[in-house]
Amino acid sequence: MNKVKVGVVGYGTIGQRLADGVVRMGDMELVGVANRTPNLGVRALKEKGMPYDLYMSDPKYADAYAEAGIPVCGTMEDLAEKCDILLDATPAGVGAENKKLFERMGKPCIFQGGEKNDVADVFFHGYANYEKGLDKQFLKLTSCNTTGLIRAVDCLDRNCGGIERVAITIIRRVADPGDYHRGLTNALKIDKAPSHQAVDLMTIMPHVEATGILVHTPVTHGHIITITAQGKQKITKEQALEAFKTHDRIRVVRIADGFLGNASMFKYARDLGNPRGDMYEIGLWEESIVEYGDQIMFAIYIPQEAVTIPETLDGVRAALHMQDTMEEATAKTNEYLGMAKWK
Ligand SMILES: NC(=O)C1=CN([C@@H]2O[C@H](COP(=O)(O)OP(=O)(O)OC[C@H]3O[C@@H](n4cnc5c(N)ncnc54)[C@H](OP(=O)(O)O)[C@@H]3O)[C@@H](O)[C@H]2O)C=CC1
Ligand SMILES: O=C(OP(=O)(O)O)[C@H](O)COP(=O)(O)O
Repeated sequence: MNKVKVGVVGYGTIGQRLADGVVRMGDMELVGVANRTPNLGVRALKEKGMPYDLYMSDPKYADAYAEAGIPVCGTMEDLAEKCDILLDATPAGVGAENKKLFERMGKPCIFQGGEKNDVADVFFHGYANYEKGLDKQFLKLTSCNTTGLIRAVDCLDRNCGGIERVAITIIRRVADPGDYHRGLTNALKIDKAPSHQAVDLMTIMPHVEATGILVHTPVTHGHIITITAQGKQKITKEQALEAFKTHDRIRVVRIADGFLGNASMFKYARDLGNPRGDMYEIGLWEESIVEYGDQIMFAIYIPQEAVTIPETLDGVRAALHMQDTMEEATAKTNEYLGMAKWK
């Protein structure tokens, strides 16, 4: 079997995890990663013995790489030349610049949530609109919160008779571990409604009306979203729980078992021995599911550093038409990432 050749551009929080994810795909090959400067992630890569080939996006830093003794295989263009598809995980706005090169070279690319929607042909989610991504050159993945949010809402939409309306509240981590650029805020900060995640959900699932409020919190390990959903018909707690439990990318946990909040989720992922304490699944608290009149309400945990990796890999499958359907594509990704509950 010819493996799909994948390159990752931007070796930060998301890029490192995308690279690791690609390596786990039996039908993909990681050609290499491109980064701007020899930052700490790149230095760690060197200390790990360069398991991936490294390329630089800006030759201005060639001396800095040489000084740090970090071997570089060429430019970002050299990397793109060798790849069937690129995964751009650069800071917001940089992807739109990189797109010009990929356009010139005729290479497909998947961008992450920080880019504007118009960077791509399709604003993509592996479950909710996989088929729309088929054969498209440029996909943009949903942001971390939106990825997890849509996983849960799509799960109810498909398995519980359809969803008409959702209202969401997001308690959002303010920065990643190791980030300093957002300051150490001992405060909560509220964004104006509706939050972009609710608007994004409506863009990808136009049959669902959504709105929501977002509050920034000074924690680094995960977001929590509460979701109130109105089905076309009443969804019971039992129906919702059954649907969530059978979803490969939703980990249903119980407060009674010790999953008290975001910190328990992070610690559990570390106890599992998951690299970097990552979790690909969203967490969903069983005891948070509650019926409210005709509506159903529940809370999910978004491990922001890893949650978009599976849906991005679905994006590779869609853009290169590796599988015809969402079911086949997500099953492959889940199997390779060890997320398939049927296994
Ligand atoms: N962090 C998160 O939790 C999530 C982030 N996202 C999205 O993913 C994208 C990436 O975010 P994140 O990983 O956090 O960002 P980071 O800042 O952690 O990493 C960005 C990386 O891109 C590199 N870079 C900068 N400019 C270029 C360039 N021109 N060419 C190649 N590499 C470059 C940076 O290197 P250098 O240090 O040398 O500049 C850095 O290694 C954004 O769109 C973000 O919105 C989506 C879901 C979750
Ligand atoms: O996609 C994310 O969040 P979002 O769904 O709140 O936009 C990631 O957590 C990135 O967030 P950041 O822009 O604070 O690094």
